[in-house]
Amino acid sequence: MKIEHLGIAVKSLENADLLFSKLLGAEPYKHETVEREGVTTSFYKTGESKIELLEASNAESPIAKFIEKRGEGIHHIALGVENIAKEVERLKKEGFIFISEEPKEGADNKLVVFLHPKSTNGVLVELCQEKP
Ligand SMILES: C[C@@H](C(=O)O)C(=O)SCCNC(=O)CCNC(=O)[C@H](O)C(C)(C)COP(=O)(O)OP(=O)(O)OC[C@H]1O[C@@H](n2cnc3c(N)ncnc32)[C@H](O)[C@@H]1OP(=O)(O)O
Ligand SMILES: [Co+2]
Repeated sequence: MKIEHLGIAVKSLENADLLFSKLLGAEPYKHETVEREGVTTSFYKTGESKIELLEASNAESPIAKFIEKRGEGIHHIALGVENIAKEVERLKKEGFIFISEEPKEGADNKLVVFLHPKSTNGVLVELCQEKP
């Protein structure tokens, strides 16, 4: 598995974009809102992986909750997989807890599921697969 992207929770995507563009010396390659997840995102290429900046798009967003509790910072790590359904089955057998087992549409043309941070050493893990 490779690290497909790192998700970073930010208060203002506009401000964070200015900062990360300077930091990485490159502009984001896309902005995308995923209303079902309550996020507006900005994606940067960083070698083989990506950085996904996440701003809350509504008050109930997981990002709004996260920032309120913990402040801005690394929110999740996304692992790229070939067959998400297979990986869900494999990891369930290994005892991992999924927030929801049904892959849903994420950003950047992906199907995604999340493992609960309680079952992964306090780290929110996303599995993602390129949409067929
Ligand atoms: C678009 C897409 C994509 O890439 O394609 C995305 O990434 S969307 C990214 C946004 N979507 C998501 O994050 C969806 C999956 N996330 C969720 O369903 C939720 O945020 C949960 C992770 C289940 C947390 O929700 P819940 O309502 O339980 O919140 P809560 O504040 O009561 O948190 C329960 C416990 O989990 C911890 N907790 C919450 N968020 C966490 C995170 N990101 N990393 C590590 N721990 C986290 C809290 O501190 C708390 O710990 P204590 O009990 O110790 O205080
Ligand atoms: Co993500």
